[in-house]
Amino acid sequence: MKVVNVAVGIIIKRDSMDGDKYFVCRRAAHQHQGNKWEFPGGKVDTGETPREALKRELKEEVGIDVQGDPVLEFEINHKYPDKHVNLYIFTVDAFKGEATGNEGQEAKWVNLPTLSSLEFPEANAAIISHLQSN
Ligand SMILES: Nc1nc2c([nH]c(=O)n2[C@H]2C[C@H](O)[C@@H](COP(=O)(O)OP(=O)(O)OP(=O)(O)O)O2)c(=O)[nH]1
Ligand SMILES: [Mg+2]
Repeated sequence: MKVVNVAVGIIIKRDSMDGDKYFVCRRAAHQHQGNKWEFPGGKVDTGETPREALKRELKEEVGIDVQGDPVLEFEINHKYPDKHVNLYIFTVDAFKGEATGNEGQEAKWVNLPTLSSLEFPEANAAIISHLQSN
């Protein structure tokens, strides 16, 4: 099966008083892994680095301008029955603009306990444990 490379952004609003908040979106029903929550992002185009793809996708999907060079935390290689994905997981805590569901998708800022209660695609389990262990 062909591997699909995907750039994924964990967008964080740092808040030492109230606890950090994470920006999550809901995938459309017709998409792969439809109706599940996700960290915004999308496929890496030919000739693009994962970091470039991240910046492009976060502008398109969420309307933010990523500042500087976001940190690549780790990669997740996961085989769904119908698709093999390689996710490049970045942390994004420096950006300009207000994050919104720029393509009409449901979107919200959530704290870690709420995040943990949402239904994400199977591949995301490692991301959630990573955030919980920090
Ligand atoms: N963006 C994102 N994709 C994820 C996550 N977890 C996960 O398994 N995926 C999978 C679902 C999809 O198979 C793939 C992302 O593809 P996508 O459909 O969002 O790609 P895209 O934004 O470029 O959209 P398009 O080309 O289909 O219009 O990665 C996640 O947290 N965020
Ligand atoms: Mg996408």
